[in-house]
Amino acid sequence: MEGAGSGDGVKPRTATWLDKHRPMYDRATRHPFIRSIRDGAVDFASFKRWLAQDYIFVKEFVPFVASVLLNSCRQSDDTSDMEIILGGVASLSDELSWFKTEASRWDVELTGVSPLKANIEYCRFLESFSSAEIDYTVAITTFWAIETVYQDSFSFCIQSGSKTPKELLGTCQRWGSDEFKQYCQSLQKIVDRCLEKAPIDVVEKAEEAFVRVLEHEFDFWNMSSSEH
Ligand SMILES: Cc1ncc(CN)c(N)n1
Repeated sequence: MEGAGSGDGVKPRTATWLDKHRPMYDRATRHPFIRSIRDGAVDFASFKRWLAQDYIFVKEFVPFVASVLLNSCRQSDDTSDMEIILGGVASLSDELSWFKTEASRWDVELTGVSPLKANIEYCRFLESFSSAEIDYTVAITTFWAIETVYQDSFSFCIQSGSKTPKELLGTCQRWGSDEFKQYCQSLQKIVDRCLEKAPIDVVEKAEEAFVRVLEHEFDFWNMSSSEH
């Protein structure tokens, strides 16, 4: 059986999941660490821990996104997905440079830092996508979810009423910008299109991956705000 379509007045699958898993989604995107940035009370030691740990994560994220790109190239002759994902790969080069610049600004050492438990577990989850057996729909769903949690979290820190410290505005802009939002929306459209055509077992696996991302993101914020 195939999934419900978006062109027939039926809610797109991702919107259904965002409703169904709203408490978990809010836990991931409105975490106390994010709220503390928004209300200006952030502990800078936590921010620095996040910075060093996220650099490690992004280095692992590169092969993950590359595997999604490869998967999309094998998928079809239509190059539109590939072009969007390729844009994501390209922006990771900028992102890694940004981490290095930001780390030196904050006097944060990036080399020789050990990943903390939640980071190790999240990176292990990413690694599990390197297998050629992974369904494109599940991989692209995971990619969309990872990017969207950051987009939603950091845009919350620059929305009206926020008291984000000026030193952190650049960080929040990086993922909270309209440009990044549009990119996430392009990924979401790909995901919904794939889910419409996917058999039910693939839809279930993709939903499971979506929930796993929310859990990992929540744990990642926890790890950043306290040393565990
Ligand atoms: C943990 C985490 N999640 C998402 C992103 C956004 N690429 C990130 N840099 N780090």
